[in-house]
Amino acid sequence: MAIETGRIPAGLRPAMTALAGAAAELAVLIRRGGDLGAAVGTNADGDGQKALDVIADEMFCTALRGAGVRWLASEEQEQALALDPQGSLAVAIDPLDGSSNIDTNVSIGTIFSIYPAEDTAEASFLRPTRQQIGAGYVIYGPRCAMMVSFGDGVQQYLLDPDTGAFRLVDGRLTMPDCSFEFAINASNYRHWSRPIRAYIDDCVAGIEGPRETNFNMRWIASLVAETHRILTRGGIFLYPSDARKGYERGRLRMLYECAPIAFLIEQAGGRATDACEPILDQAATALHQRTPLVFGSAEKVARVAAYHDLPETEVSALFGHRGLFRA
Ligand SMILES: O=P(O)(O)OC[C@H]1O[C@](O)(COP(=O)(O)O)[C@@H](O)[C@@H]1O
Ligand SMILES: [Mg+2]
Ligand SMILES: [Mg+2]
Repeated sequence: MAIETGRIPAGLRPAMTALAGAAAELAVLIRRGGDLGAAVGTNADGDGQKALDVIADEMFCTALRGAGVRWLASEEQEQALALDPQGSLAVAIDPLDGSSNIDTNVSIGTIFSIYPAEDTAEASFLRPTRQQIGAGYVIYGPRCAMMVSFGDGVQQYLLDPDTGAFRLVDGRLTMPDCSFEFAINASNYRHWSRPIRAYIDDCVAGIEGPRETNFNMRWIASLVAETHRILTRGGIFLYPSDARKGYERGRLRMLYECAPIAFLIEQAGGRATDACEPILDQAATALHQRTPLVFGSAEKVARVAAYHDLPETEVSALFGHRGLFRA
């Protein structure tokens, strides 16, 4: 058995065993190395594909056949695949997240989301994301871990290298809410909206700014790795929309990335929004739809939304004069 199944709802065990089995095989492949970061083309949405993106996609797709999955939507496929007409589940997957880190031996991952299957792929996936019945990710890092929720807290599994199976190590993980770390790709500063700039300006201003607190910054460029850090020690992540062409709705995909991460984060006691509204109150209108994403400790995520309600004079003010937000 590729994963300890005692805490997994019975109807999801075949699919979770298939996901865990493919992830364990992928972990071995990643450890072995080779030319996994070679460019091999572009996917349907115009993203560059690396060799490992394609290999991972094939591995999960093969593994999920015969695991009770009726529909499979992958970041790497233009349309959802019909797997098993009798299957009761619909799975959305980012088979390999953080592709830019393959060459550099930095943590990468797999993100997945599970819904009850409906008669069409559209009805199965284009629905309020709060209707997920399972969501999780695998992080291929110094340790290979799976974090998953079935709507009753977050479970953490570790891949045991001796048995090749995921072992439950924490049945109800909660996220610390006192951290002074933020994660954002700061090279896009000039493209951000005023409220996002104002929020980050006030973090960067540290003890001399209106928050009167020093903050630290991290950016790994692997959503799974940022999520894992935030689940482990708190903080906030932002991938906002910005003024670049193609980034009107940020970079990350609602179905394969934002919805499952939002589900996990809420289950761990945090909050996830598109900067203002909860991700889990929204539905994708297309399989590959993107959305801005802000998630982490509840109070920090609420603060980002509050910056969007400030009058223009306040968000434009130099941080020294922005009086509303003391830490
Ligand atoms: O290179 P950028 O713009 O900082 O974007 C980094 C983000 O893009 C991603 O790599 C997108 O995911 P993929 O690698 O699955 O395309 C996220 O993991 C990460 O948070
Ligand atoms: Mg991704
Ligand atoms: Mg990907």
